[in-house]
Amino acid sequence: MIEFQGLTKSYGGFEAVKPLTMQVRRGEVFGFLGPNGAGKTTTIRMLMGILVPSAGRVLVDGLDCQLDAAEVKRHVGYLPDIPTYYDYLRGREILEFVAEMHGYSRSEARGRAHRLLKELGLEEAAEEFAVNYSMGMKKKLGLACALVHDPKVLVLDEPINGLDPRASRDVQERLLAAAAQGTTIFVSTHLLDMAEKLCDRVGIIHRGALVACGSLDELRGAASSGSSLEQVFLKITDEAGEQAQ
Ligand SMILES: Nc1ncnc2c1ncn2[C@@H]1O[C@H](COP(=O)(O)OP(=O)(O)OP(=O)(O)O)[C@@H](O)[C@H]1O
Repeated sequence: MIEFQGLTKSYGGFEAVKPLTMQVRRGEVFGFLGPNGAGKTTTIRMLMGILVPSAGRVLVDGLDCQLDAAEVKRHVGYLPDIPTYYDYLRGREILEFVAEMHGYSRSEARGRAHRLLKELGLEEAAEEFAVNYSMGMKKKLGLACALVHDPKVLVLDEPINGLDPRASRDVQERLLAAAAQGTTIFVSTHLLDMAEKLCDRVGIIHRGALVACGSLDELRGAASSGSSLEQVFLKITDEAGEQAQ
């Protein structure tokens, strides 16, 4: 379970994330939605122990993401918004390296890397240098790195942004497979059709504040809006914008 407890990030007088309190339940796929600049990446970086909160905290299965950052990383797989690699390593080498860092033997790491490269359609690119990968291939390799230690929790920042339809489908299918095995998934996106396809519940963040949280049906009811998540999203973010002015 992921518990946000008044998690806040300020830059000078600007609150990029206003006190955020919510829970992501074990085994659910939770979509963290919001327009550009809403605070999604800032929240995820605090969750991954990369950014220090200005106030509050976030816990993964009771572990504090700042104080127990190393232990949290044992249980969590993370895909950053812009994956970066040692450019002059091959895709396979990067994945094997990450697996070894998680404590697998060289032969286990090789087996895991091989399986994931195949599952994500990167087999043919396995021996290419990551520097030559397209953005979509870098994202898929990043997802493979996030999955390589069979984490209980996946934290994904815009996993299908910039992917072509086939790559996007491959990634979503892999995420559904992880969800079916009971993995908790916290995924940020502004691609609403993906949220509609994958998520059990969503939270909408706008100008740093959580403005809605619930299942898609609950949000549709609360917004007394039409049937698509897009209509709900536009209505809620419009209303929140008007109230803030
Ligand atoms: N280091 C920083 N200093 C000042 N402001 C920052 C800093 N990092 C982020 N911000 C601001 O915080 C806000 C939230 O940014 P964040 O990257 O979390 O948004 P986001 O929801 O992930 O957006 P996008 O969907 O465009 O990636 C933005 O207004 C951004 O300009």
